[in-house]
Amino acid sequence: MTTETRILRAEEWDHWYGRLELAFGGVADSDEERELWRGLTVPERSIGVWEGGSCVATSGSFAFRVSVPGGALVPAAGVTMVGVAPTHRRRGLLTGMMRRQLDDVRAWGEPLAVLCASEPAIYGRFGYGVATRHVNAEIDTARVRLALPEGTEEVSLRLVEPGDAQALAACEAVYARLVPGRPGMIERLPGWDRLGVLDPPGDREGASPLMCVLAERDGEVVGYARYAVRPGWDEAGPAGVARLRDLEALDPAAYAALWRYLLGLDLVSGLHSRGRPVDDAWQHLVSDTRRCQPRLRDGLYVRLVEVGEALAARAYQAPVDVVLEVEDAFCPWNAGRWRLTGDTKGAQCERTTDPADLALSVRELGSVYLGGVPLAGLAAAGLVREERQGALAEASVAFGWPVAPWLPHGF
Ligand SMILES: CC(=O)SCCNC(=O)CCNC(=O)[C@H](O)C(C)(C)COP(=O)(O)OP(=O)(O)OC[C@H]1O[C@@H](n2cnc3c(N)ncnc32)[C@H](O)[C@@H]1OP(=O)(O)O
Repeated sequence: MTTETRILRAEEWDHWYGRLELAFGGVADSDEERELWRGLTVPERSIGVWEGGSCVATSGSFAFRVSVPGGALVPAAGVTMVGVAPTHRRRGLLTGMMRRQLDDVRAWGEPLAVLCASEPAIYGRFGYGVATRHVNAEIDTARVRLALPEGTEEVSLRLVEPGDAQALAACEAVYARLVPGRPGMIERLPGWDRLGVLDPPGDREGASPLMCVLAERDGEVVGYARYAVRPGWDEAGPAGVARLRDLEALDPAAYAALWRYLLGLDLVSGLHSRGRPVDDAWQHLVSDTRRCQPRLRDGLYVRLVEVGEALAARAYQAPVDVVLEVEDAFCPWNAGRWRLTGDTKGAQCERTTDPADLALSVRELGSVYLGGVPLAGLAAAGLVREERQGALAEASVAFGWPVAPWLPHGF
């Protein structure tokens, strides 16, 4: 039977999304979740592969702007909702959708594509590299103490309803102020604030509804944490677990006040946090990191759709003048030599015929793009070749960044 790949029509959304759910194992989302994603889906950026009136593959993207080193917000297609029907796997449908999507993203003038992968093995072949990692932790709150920076006592805490419009707006204002300083953070588009407070009862696994605590100083909201508590008891007594959804703060005292609150919750002996930045400050405040069991996971995958434009859009933490020989089989318009010059203030990246200093694939460029993966580490793995002695060390320093890149939420 022949297939047709085309843009989604809004009225097809229920069928299309149902097919995505099927690709993920067939469990239907809650009504609340469904309505959220229905509202966030951009039909003209979403595609389906259709066969005999039925959708057999789905894919879409959001028109994000992602924070990059130096603070610029760069247009990036946030690739999402990728699924192929179990009956149609491994015959090239994903590859066809990736082809169409990257051509579209290029035509829309977005120099980056980004995604969260369901499995790390899928997207490297299309030029996506792991650019951010995050830390999951299980903190033994009965044993771990927190050092408190000056000013912590001046911060007051207030519990609010997470979905309350005023509280939500205050949290969003804190988030917005942090975006330019942290590569990888995504500027919030209208409607995305609801993702942070999505709380379908069926997903709580015995935990309380989501709670929100605001940190305030002189009447101004300077931070927030959203969390839920799953009560529990064992032979030794209370063994509840607090699950941290997200936490943002504008200064060290507000940050510490929120962590102290979470670590001090009564009847709770564990704080489970997921998806925190690799340089999250709690790691320097706790008395015993071993009892926090930190584990690393891959976060945001980055694909440079237009190499020259993307590299020129970020800043570099040291002066750099380097010729990159880029290999890109899937988007051949990027292949060839590029001269990158730049520093902390900005950069230029142009085509050149000069000899190469470093040779690498576009996937490795995606990995180093947000400053969190050292070029030197990729070279040690044989993934970057140094053609001019000294170029690797210079470029590796320049591509780094003092703040670890971080993706605060999935999409
Ligand atoms: C951004 C997101 O939305 S992430 C969500 C991704 N979706 C899911 O995980 C849902 C469940 N999985 C699926 O729907 C499908 O298996 C998909 C989308 C992952 C792959 O779709 P397919 O149409 O089977 O992929 P396609 O046939 O184009 O495969 C291309 C290549 O990728 C490989 N590949 C595909 N899926 C996987 C995987 N999960 N792990 C490893 N390799 C994979 C194939 O073997 C093939 O390799 P080859 O070129 O060397 O032969």
